[in-house]
Amino acid sequence: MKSIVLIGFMGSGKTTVGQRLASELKVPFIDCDDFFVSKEKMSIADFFDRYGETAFRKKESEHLADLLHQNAVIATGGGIVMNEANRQQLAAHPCVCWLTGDFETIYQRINSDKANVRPLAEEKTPEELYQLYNMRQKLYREAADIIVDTEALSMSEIIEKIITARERSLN
Ligand SMILES: Nc1ncnc2c1ncn2[C@@H]1O[C@H](COP(=O)(O)OP(=O)(O)OP(=O)(O)O)[C@@H](O)[C@H]1O
Ligand SMILES: O=C(O)C1=C[C@@H](O)[C@@H](O)[C@H](O)C1
Ligand SMILES: [Mg+2]
Repeated sequence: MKSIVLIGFMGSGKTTVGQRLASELKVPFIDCDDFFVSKEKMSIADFFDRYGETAFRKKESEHLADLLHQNAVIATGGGIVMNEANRQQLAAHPCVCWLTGDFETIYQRINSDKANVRPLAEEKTPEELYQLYNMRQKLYREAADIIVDTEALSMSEIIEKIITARERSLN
């Protein structure tokens, strides 16, 4: 399994970092959220509205099983660690990288990134979102082979850190 799997809270930079990393490594970039939309022919917000979060997690898990075997950089959805089957898939994968940062930074990014609708963020107060962030920290940490705190790093430094940590883990 050669893929690099990025995990982390909404707005932690999985899509942005993933695109740069894939282009640096000259491998395809796959965003699980985009894959979901193209496969289910529906936006994530509409899917949540129509079928709910549990149904979303089930589909997300099926997609993950298909995608993990690709030689690619894979950006997962922010809630991938919420499902036990997903956690098992990630535990069996050798290169799971958690992108993390302070809640304040992440919250600001989510708020200013109007291009992406994040249904779970939309429906929550800042306090509720902070609770979700806190609750998930442990799950991301447990799933991660590599942890990158992006808080004080430039995009190039983030990419370099991931590549170095991956090379170290492969040797
Ligand atoms: N390291 C960074 N420094 C500055 N801005 C960043 C950084 N990482 C991401 N951003 C910005 O934050 C916003 C959210 O990033 P991105 O969409 O990559 O997050 P994500 O982890 O993929 O979120 P989601 O789980 O909701 O898909 C974007 O506008 C992006 O440009
Ligand atoms: O944090 C979450 O639970 C989510 C994050 C997004 O990437 C999407 O996968 C979806 O909006 C759910
Ligand atoms: Mg994303």
